[in-house]
Amino acid sequence: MAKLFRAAIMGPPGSGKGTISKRIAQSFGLQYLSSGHYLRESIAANTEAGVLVRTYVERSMLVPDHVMTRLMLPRLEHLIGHSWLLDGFPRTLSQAHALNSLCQLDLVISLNIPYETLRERLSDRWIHPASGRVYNMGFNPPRVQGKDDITGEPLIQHDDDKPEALMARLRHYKDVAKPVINLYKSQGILHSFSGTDTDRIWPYINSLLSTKMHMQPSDSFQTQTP
Ligand SMILES: Nc1nc2c(ncn2[C@@H]2O[C@H](COP(=O)(O)OP(=O)(O)O)[C@@H](O)[C@H]2O)c(=O)[nH]1
Ligand SMILES: Nc1ncnc2c1ncn2[C@@H]1O[C@H](COP(=O)(O)OP(=O)(O)O)[C@@H](O)[C@H]1O
Repeated sequence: MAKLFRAAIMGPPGSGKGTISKRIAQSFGLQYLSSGHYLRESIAANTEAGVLVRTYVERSMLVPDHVMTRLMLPRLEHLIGHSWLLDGFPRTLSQAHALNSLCQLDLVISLNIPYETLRERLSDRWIHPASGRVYNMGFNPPRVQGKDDITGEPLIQHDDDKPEALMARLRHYKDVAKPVINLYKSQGILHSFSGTDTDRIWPYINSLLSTKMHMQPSDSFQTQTP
């Protein structure tokens, strides 16, 4: 039986975390957990937490760490015995420490995508809010314009993907992500990928995961670099 495998994917908004995560989950059978998806779910449910979360997400601000850990960690505790991939969490050093107290990640993927590419992609990103399915009018358009492929329901654009919110999000992302990236680098589990096309980056990620997921724990210990 393959060993348990716990991974996270990091990158600025629009870097392709969701797109690549979907491919990883399909190819390697990992459970996929997206912080953005759970946040939007709690907003839609209009719970007390959801009302609070909405005030941050609508202003493109990071949701406070204690709210995030309360949202994400119980879901991970339920997945003991499963391999999983986290998208969008941890995003701050405090979240990374909270995650570390629950389990040790095996691998972190970091996506480095030029700003201009992010801007172009996000201005073309449309979402089916109920399922979280993501479309891009150039890269993966819906079959019928403006409608979700499966349900036929209307697609929407996030307020925080609109140009005025985007610049602030990207700047903030960099500041907050840096110490998290340094932490995982120091643990020897960070793998960075740069480029403008998901389809070009994907084969490298695919091959990295194929190698790592089939290693025995003793192999992975020996190959970690400082
Ligand atoms: N043009 C183009 N669009 C892409 C590419 N990869 C992803 N996208 C689209 O860019 C947008 C952002 O990708 P997404 O996976 O949601 O990024 P995330 O914010 O990091 O999760 C979506 O509309 C994707 O369909 C690519 O290589 N080229
Ligand atoms: N780990 C997190 N910590 C704090 N806020 C978060 C986190 N993950 C998501 N968010 C909030 O949810 C919003 C949408 O996140 P997400 O769907 O991951 O999109 P993106 O990667 O495109 O920013 C973010 O702008 C932020 O407000």
